[in-house]
This record gives sequence, structure tokens and C-alpha cells, in this order.
Amino acid sequence: MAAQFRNYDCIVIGAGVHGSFTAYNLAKKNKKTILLEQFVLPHSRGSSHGQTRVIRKAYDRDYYTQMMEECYQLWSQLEKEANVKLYRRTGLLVMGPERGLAYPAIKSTLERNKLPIVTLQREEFSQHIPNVNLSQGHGALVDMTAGVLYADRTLRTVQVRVYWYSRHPKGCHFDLMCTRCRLYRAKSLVIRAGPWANTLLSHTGLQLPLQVLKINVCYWKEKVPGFYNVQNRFPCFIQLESEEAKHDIYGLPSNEYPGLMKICYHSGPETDPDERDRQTDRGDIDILQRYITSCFPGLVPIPAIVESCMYTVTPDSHFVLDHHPTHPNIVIGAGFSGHGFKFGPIVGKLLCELSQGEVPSYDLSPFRIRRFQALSKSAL
Ligand SMILES: Cc1cc2nc3c(=O)[nH]c(=O)nc-3n(C[C@H](O)[C@H](O)[C@H](O)COP(=O)(O)OP(=O)(O)OC[C@H]3O[C@@H](n4cnc5c(N)ncnc54)[C@H](O)[C@@H]3O)c2cc1C
Ligand SMILES: O=C(O)[C@@H]1CCCC=N1
Repeated sequence: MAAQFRNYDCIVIGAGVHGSFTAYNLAKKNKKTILLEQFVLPHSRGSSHGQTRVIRKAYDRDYYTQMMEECYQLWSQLEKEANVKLYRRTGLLVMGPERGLAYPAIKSTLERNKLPIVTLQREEFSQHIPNVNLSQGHGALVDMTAGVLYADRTLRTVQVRVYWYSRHPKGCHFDLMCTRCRLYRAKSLVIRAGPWANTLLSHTGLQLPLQVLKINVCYWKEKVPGFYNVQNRFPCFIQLESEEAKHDIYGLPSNEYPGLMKICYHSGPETDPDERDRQTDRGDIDILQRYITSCFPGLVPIPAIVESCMYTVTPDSHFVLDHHPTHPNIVIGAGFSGHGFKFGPIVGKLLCELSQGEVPSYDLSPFRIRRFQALSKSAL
């Protein structure tokens, strides 16, 4: 008997933040879309779960900062459309060596793009940011429009909006499937599989230089409740190039778990996404403990809660947004390298444009696969 295919304009694989926003953009364009997910939703096995993420324009590259301009508008549009709060402005404290590489680069990107920042002099630092020790030789600035995104709520909202568009009389046809046993056919395919990107791409003869890292998401108890609370206007922070760590350290004010502040290391041990919980290396937690002891004296330097998440990182930490080199109707979004959540609305828009053969709204050359030519295992 001939196989029974269900036909779509576009198949999107992976219902994390990026697959969901891609399906949302396709649905808005009346495209018959199916979003395939391997797990029953919501789940906590990928990269998009958890309560919160940082949103910021503070980057060392103009292209990220400039994409975030539109992205903030898209976040706000979604909030209005769905009548839900997804963003809370807190500001982002950026600390790093004044004579280092990262801090001056971020500061000059923000200044060049004329964004609202406040530079804190050492003498006034503790008056504005109490209970934090600024390391010797480090500068501090605040990216004023940065804040917290509510991550789980975002996923729920975007997925519900996709259903809403599919029920609209003029709307598209949309399915969200958690299945392994049906056959689907479409003009284009968007692969948004997060840590499983290379597993899926192996069926297409392509392997990208991606590394999957387990991230220990640590929450630290305030010695005095409220010291670092969102309601007391404590900001998010990024510590660049600290003495304690090779990679950045970042945190969000206490909010989701009362009295606990989330502080994480921007790296972690390599893992197989299907074996994440077998990875028990805690070297990153040791680094965080040393940093917290020296810079956050108001926190107990032993994590009160440790949750798990995964990064999928590229060698240069920049995303992959491109067509498959040998199958142009396959579009790939991958390697979000631990900083992709905030870009969800714009990545969704760009992957939708690529899948429909449209000219993308931004120059995607920093995100092309061919930059890895020397590193990729397949002939690109
Ligand atoms: C601890 C942590 C903190 C972070 N903090 C920030 C932050 O502050 N700000 C920020 O902007 N970003 C942050 N990020 C990064 C951001 O969360 C990720 O870049 C983003 O969530 C990646 O989403 P995704 O859709 O690419 O991947 P995922 O969320 O992993 O989604 C991929 C989906 O594909 C599904 N899938 C895989 N294979 C298949 C298959 N064969 N069939 C069907 N489904 C499949 C998976 O089950 C999964 O649901 C953080 C990440 C972590 C882990
Ligand atoms: O992307 C973000 O803003 C966060 C904080 C810095 C490191 C990674 N994620």
C-alpha cells in the first residue's frame, strides 16, 4: 500500500523557543504548518525551559544590538496581542576589566548605537549597587532597557497564538505533533532541534561544529531576604573576564524562587543531550562559589537549588541561520550558544523568511554555515 502523506507548506522540527516562533510567523502568513516535537509539551529536556532569561542590547557586535532594536518591538507586540506580560525591565549591570577586551567593546557598541546607559564610577558604585564588590580595575555600566523575559510563559504564549491563528477563519492550518509514526510532506523544512541539531542533520549528510554543554542553573540564598530582589530594583548582571573564571558569569535578581538569586556560569561540561543527567561535573559550581564569596557577600555561597539546561555552542558563539548547503529547501537554525532566547521573535521571522524563499530582513553573513568550512565534517 502506498504511504499516506499529510501535506504542508512547511514542517518545523523542534518546539523550543525558536521552532515555536518560526511556526508563529508561518501561521501569521497563512502557511499550512506543522510543528513537530519529540517530547510531550511542556518539557524541561532542551534549552528553552525555566522561568527566566536575560534580554539586553549590551553586545560587543553592532549586528546583535541592532537586531535587538526590532526584537524589543516584537516582544512588546506579542505582549499586546496575547495580553500577557513577558518582559520586566530591570536594567543589566555589566562589569569587566576596563583594559580588557569585552567590557570596552560592549561599552563602545552601546555608545555608538546611542543607547541609554549609565556608567558607574567606582566611588558611587556601592551607593547604586549595594552588596556587590566591584573587582579592582573593573568598570561598571548599566544597560537601562535590559531586563528579564518570562521563558516558560513565552513558550506557552507563542504556542497558543499559533493555535489561535490556525482557528481564525482566514487563518492557516496548523498542527502541533508529538509523534514518531506519521508521514509528513512539505515544500520546506525548518530544523530547530536545539541540542539534537546534529542528530537530525546526520540524516542529511551534514554535521556542524556544535558542542552541547550541560549548564547547572544555580540559585543562591540571600543572607537577608530582599538584598538582591527584583522588587528592590536589583538588576540582572554580567561579569566579564573575572579573575575566578575563563567564561562570563551572569545573574538575575531574586524573583521566581523567593529569597533566591539565579547566578550561572556561561559554560559547562560537554554532554550527550540524551544523557544529560549522567553528566555530574560540578567544576562550574566551584567557580561560582569562589566568585560569589568575593563579589556577592550577601549570598550564601552554596547553591540552594541546582536545575539543568543545555547550551548548543558554535566555535565563535554566533548563531547558525542558513539554508542547508545541498538541500536549499531545508532551513537550519542552530548553535544559539547560550544567548539565543531574547532573539526568539526575530529568529522566528528570519527562519520563516528563509523557508519561504524571501530576502531576509537582516544581513545573515555572520550566521552562514560556510564560515565553518575548514571545521565541518561534511563537504559543504
Ligand atoms: C541555563 C540557560 C540560561 C540561558 N540564559 C539565556 C539568557 O539569559 N538570555 C538569552 O537570550 N538566552 C539564554 N539562554 C539560551 C536560550 O535559552 C537558548 O538559546 C534557546 O532556548 C534555544 O532554543 P532552541 O529552540 O534552539 O532549542 P530547544 O529549546 O532545545 O528546542 C529544541 C527542541 O527540538 C526538539 N527536538 C529535537 N530533536 C527533535 C526531533 N528529531 N523531532 C522532534 N523534536 C525534536 C527538542 O525536544 C526541543 O524541544 C540560556 C540557556 C540556558 C540553558
Ligand atoms: O544572553 C544573555 O543575556 C545571558 C547572559 C549572558 C550570558 C548568556 N546568557
